[in-house]
Amino acid sequence: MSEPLLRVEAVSKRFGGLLAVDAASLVVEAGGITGLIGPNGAGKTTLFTLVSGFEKPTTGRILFKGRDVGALAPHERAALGVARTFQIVQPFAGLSVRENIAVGAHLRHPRRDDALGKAEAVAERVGLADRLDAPASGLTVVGRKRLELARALATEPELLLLDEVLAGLNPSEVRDIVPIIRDLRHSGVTILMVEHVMQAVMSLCDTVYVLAQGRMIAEGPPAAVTRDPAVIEAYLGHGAAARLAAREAAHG
Ligand SMILES: Nc1ncnc2c1ncn2[C@@H]1O[C@H](COP(=O)(O)OP(=O)(O)OP(=O)(O)O)[C@@H](O)[C@H]1O
Repeated sequence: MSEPLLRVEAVSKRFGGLLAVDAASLVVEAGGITGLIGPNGAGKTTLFTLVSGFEKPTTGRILFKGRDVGALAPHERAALGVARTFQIVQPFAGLSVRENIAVGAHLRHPRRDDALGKAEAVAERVGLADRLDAPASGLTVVGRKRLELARALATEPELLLLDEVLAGLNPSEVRDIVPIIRDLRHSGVTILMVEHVMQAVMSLCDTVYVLAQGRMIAEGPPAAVTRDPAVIEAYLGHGAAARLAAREAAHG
């Protein structure tokens, strides 16, 4: 078998007395959409932070295209093709949408004009083409999510880490963004996404990993994972899987 695009091997991250990620492993195959779900505080964002290089693992290895990238800084990983979005979107408020996206594009287009040109092409892909000259500070919540996607995409990643891009959106906005994510995958970008919107996870992801209290407790196709008693218990509490099964049996 060929090497997966990303391999996280028994990675742990300790913050003082708290083991936020506890010997977690996952693989992301090139060309797919892999989901990372789990209850609040499970360690999902921390794992993203480790893969993108903003924090270093306490133990374990992170391999991108077979290369150990654990010691590399975020900009070095970005140059190799790893980009992430942030859960809390913070655009450069004084800059236009075009200039914000160009900040990402500068990684591969050092000339300002080239970066601005690249920004236009990326804006088109995320539905911001008509907002290019607007100040980023004036964008709505969904507009900021599009911008966050665009800034990451402008670095021309092979692996895109999406941290809750659908959080805070209403159902119609979710329906607008989901096809953009699907298109990105079809254009060849491999995606690892942290997401709480389960309908989107079910429709987008080939494989889902479940993190609970820092540990990887399940992996597999989304439909199987959401039926897994260990996953139900992690979300709903001890005994929940048995209660649900009893209720289903009672209602035939
Ligand atoms: N820099 C840090 N310093 C100390 N503790 C941290 C730090 N970052 C995260 N934590 C803690 O690590 C644990 C995991 O947090 P993390 O944000 O990774 O969870 P999450 O699964 O992304 O949660 P959510 O779904 O709520 O975003 C939490 O208890 C959090 O308080």
